[in-house]
Amino acid sequence: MRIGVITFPGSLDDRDAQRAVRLAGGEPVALWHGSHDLEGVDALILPGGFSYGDYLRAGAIASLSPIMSEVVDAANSGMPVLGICNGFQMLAEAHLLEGGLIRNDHGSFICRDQALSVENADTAWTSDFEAGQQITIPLKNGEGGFIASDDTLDRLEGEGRVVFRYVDVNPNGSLRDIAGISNERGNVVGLMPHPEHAVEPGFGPDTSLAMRSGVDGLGFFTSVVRKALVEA
Ligand SMILES: NC(=O)CC[C@H](N)C(=O)O
Repeated sequence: MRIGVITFPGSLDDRDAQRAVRLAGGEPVALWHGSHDLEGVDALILPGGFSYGDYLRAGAIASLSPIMSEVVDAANSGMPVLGICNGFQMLAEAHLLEGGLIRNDHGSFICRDQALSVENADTAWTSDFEAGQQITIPLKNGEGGFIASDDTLDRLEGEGRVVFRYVDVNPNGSLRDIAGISNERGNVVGLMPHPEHAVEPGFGPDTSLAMRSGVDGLGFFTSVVRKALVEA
């Protein structure tokens, strides 16, 4: 399976996302934000970082990049798309996901190993997890507070589209402890924490905290690769 990882000016975690794809058995394809060509990939990752220096709002300028018109078409046709942190912010700014991300309620950048519960294991990016499973992966952001209207929050919860919730600590004031959501079809998923930084033993979160030796993030990438194999 070929998974495109889009690099924007200011992306930081594109190489880590490519590495995670490779470790999961996929073939990473480096894509550039200024292109209109998705190069025939089967899935897309919008990585973390500080695109355009977080000017205006994090993800706002990147969401207007040339390649985003192809990303929107691909997402709407059912291609799996994962937005990680800055990528989640871009997907929200592009209206592929509902709600928005605002400055952390405490006003500071935060970096920590974060426990999450996987609330929905039926999405393209979570099918290798069990519903209710707890995982620990790194979190690092300044604008991670998830907001939406009460009606939208009720609908997201009612439709099972809250995919991840923060456990123990709500690190940024996200409403209803929401760490990640999906679109209606479940092919587009965005979350603030970083699965691509927890895919190799010894490099992920403290193993005394993580349930599976610091590799709790690998399941995101194996989920989408395995689904493609099953459907082939
Ligand atoms: N790690 C990231 O992708 C950070 C996203 C964004 N720059 C923020 O600080 O909120």
